[in-house]
Amino acid sequence: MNRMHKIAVGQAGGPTAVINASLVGFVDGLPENVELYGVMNGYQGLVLNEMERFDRSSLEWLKQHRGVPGACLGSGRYAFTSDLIVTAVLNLKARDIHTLVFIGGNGTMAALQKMSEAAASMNYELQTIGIPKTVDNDLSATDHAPGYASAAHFVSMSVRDINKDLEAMRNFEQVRIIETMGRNAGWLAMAAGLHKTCDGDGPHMICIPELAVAKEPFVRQVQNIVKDNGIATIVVSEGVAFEGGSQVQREVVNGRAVLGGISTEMEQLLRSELGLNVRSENLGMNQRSAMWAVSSRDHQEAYEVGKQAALYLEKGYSNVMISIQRSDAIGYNYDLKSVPLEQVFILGERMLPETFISNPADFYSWLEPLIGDQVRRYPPAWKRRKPHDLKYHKLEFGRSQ
Ligand SMILES: Nc1ncnc2c1ncn2[C@@H]1O[C@H](COP(=O)(O)OP(=O)(O)OP(=O)(O)O)[C@@H](O)[C@H]1O
Ligand SMILES: O=P(O)(O)OC[C@H]1O[C@](O)(CO)[C@@H](O)[C@@H]1O
Repeated sequence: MNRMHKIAVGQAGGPTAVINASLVGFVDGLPENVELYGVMNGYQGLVLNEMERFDRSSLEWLKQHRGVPGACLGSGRYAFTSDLIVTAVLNLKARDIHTLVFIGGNGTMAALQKMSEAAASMNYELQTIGIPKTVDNDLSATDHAPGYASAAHFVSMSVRDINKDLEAMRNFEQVRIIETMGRNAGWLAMAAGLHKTCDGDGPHMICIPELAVAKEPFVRQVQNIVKDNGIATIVVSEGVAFEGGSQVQREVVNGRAVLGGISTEMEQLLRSELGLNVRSENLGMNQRSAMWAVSSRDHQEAYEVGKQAALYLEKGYSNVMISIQRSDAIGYNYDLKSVPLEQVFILGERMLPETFISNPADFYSWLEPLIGDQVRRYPPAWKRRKPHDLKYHKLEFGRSQ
């Protein structure tokens, strides 16, 4: 059997602005003699047998999406149960497709691993390869996931500008709370501090899911920040919970919590405790779709990661995910390697490491090269203080600077 012959490729989970670049990289990396099928709407397409064979003109169409956000094959969230996984394997078998490639995050990789196990137990030979993507950057076994840097760029630029707006409105409004995506990990929220020029500059506080927020000290901290600076720009990840409480959920869909609303709870708390004019807002879906905020490096890496998947596929690798491994060499360098899907699954969600939480400057040094040199610097805020000494939320409430 020629395993290269028929290949199915799909995209799953939340889209990113560069997930299509990975798809195009993958397609560009394939040899001529393959039959490529696009799986529609994530794993749902495998179950409902919605797979489209690409011909010359639809491949042309696909390649036009290299710089387009969203997921051109369709993505989405789909309850992919054990029974449906068996159906999916049978549908691949009926088409004699022996290679399955999915672009996605943790959930996508877990599903791919399950597909692989189900196929093995059904004696069906199935080669599986995962291509990483997630704006949350909570995927393990890779330095970062394509999609994150662009979203981080969007968050950092947006927060910088919202803070400028608040500086202008200080005689009217004192506190803004900006909610970011990220699920249970603080990678995106922390990115908000990337362009902070000095301590007086915003964001003045960043709350991440890795550290629960104690209400009383939080209120006092905000009060102190407003006393020092006249305003407080606070960034909160959607996954943050108050101490003793739980994460705020908008709804639960197919057993999966859709987070959101902590910024509104914080707004209500600060309004009632401090009587300040407080506004909360959610950065929303632009975080994962704003093409104008795409990091050119992220875009390029996403493409290369896709291409590498095609290379590994040809070499016969299976049950692996492509991993970006940063090298220690001076400057920004990385290698693209393969890691077992099982390892990705065992390591689980990747939280912000303690070293980055306690040394934000190290985190920003790690992040900066991923964004690239495309940021127009603003002059420092009116109070000149130590650069990058973020007064972010780390249970050090009441510390005044
Ligand atoms: N444990 C699981 N078992 C089987 N299928 C799963 C599992 N987790 C996720 N999936 C499937 O993979 C899809 C993508 O997963 P999920 O929605 O968690 O997004 P993701 O890949 O983690 O990406 P992101 O978090 O960036 O949105 C799901 O819609 C579902 O079809
Ligand atoms: O509401 P949806 O579309 O499921 O997506 C929201 C979730 O997806 C993510 O953006 C990841 O793609 C999370 O940060 C967020 O919780």
